[in-house]
Amino acid sequence: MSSQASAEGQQNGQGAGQEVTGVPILLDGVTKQYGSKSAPAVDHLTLEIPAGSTVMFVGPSGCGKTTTMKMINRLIEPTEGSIVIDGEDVTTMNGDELRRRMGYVIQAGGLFPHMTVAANIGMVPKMLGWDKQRIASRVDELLELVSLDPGQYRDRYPKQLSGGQQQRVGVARALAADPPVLLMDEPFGAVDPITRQRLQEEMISIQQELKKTIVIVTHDIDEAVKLGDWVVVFDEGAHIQQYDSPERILSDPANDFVADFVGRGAGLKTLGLARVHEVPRMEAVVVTPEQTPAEALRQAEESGHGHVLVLDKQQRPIAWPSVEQLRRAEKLPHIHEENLPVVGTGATLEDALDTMLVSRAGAALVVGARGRFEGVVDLDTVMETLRDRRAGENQPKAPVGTNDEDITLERSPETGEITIVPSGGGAR
Ligand SMILES: Nc1ncnc2c1ncn2[C@@H]1O[C@H](COP(=O)(O)OP(=O)(O)OP(=O)(O)O)[C@@H](O)[C@H]1O
Repeated sequence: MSSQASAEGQQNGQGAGQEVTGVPILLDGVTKQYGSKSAPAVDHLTLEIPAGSTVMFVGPSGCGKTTTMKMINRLIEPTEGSIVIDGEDVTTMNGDELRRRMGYVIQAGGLFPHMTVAANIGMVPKMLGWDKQRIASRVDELLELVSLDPGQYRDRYPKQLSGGQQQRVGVARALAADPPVLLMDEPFGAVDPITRQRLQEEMISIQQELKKTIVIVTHDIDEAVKLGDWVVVFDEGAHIQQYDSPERILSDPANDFVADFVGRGAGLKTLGLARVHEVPRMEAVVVTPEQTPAEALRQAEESGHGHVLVLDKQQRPIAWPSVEQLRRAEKLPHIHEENLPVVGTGATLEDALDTMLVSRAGAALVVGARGRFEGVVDLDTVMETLRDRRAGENQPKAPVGTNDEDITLERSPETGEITIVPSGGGAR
């Protein structure tokens, strides 16, 4: 495991260029012992959670994920160690006050059944003494953020909502007072796989906009690598097995425990992390439907291409005939062909590969806004992009994470970077 601190987590391209509204969190040598005889549920954990990043806690049942998370908002009090939020030790601060500064989302939203959606969302702002008008407009703003029509949903009760809608309201409620930190415990655990996927996508786009510091507990490694800037894989006692980027967790597991936890198909999961816009695009031989097949053939031969791309006036692909097809054709197609191997720039490489494998050309046409053609990607360029990502040379260093008792942390006054100093002295 890398032992040095990094700046903000910026994996997954999440929120590049957005202002970070989250704050850094540091668990400094934190232990939780439930009974005097039992082994600690969390054993001397030191963990840096960079501002504005999404950090995923994964690990087997009972390894201490929830205990660790609940110590951050002090729903559970640590037996030892301290919790530092935005440079302030909150270990002895009033717990209720602390929790008002943090959003907290649990499975199925954890909504109060006897309160309307608006009352649920407005609860913390009301406690903070906001006036009615301000609360009402905040409720509507948040319902829109989580894709629920305020007019339709604000006066409903939780039982009048689907599981996914309840979950959305839970997220809206957690964000109500605009806290810099959001803690989520298995937030998408109680919904069907399709709703789960939709909520995950929504969470990614909300985070792109807000750049909070988010900690999510999950059982699901796929969810962890999809949503996380950083992933902590815990074993019993909240012992960190690896704290790293999703790419490195998948492509370079620190040990057999992590490799087993990631399971088979790690390479395929990496495909789901990268997006088509990251892959360099190649040009195509472009023709219009008004040209003759002979002209198109000549253009293809001159540039040594095996296919030509017929585009309409809006630059949208109509057809992608091969040279052999052109030789037999009497004229070029005017009607948009169905089943063209087209992918959007935001599609994952998994989708792109899927498209390419069924395409006659062994490549895919990339389209941007309004279906405009932007270039061609093929297997070689996709593989190259994957190799670059796996090499990970341009990726930031992982944040600090250790269960080693014999360390102290030093924060650089200039950069805020945290460095581990072993008891022997000297940064490592
Ligand atoms: N209130 C409690 N009293 C005693 N032991 C507890 C308590 N809460 C949790 N534990 C124990 O602490 C350990 C860690 O539990 P925790 O709930 O943090 O794990 P987890 O990783 O979140 O598990 P899961 O994925 O099953 O929710 C477990 O062995 C659990 O039995």
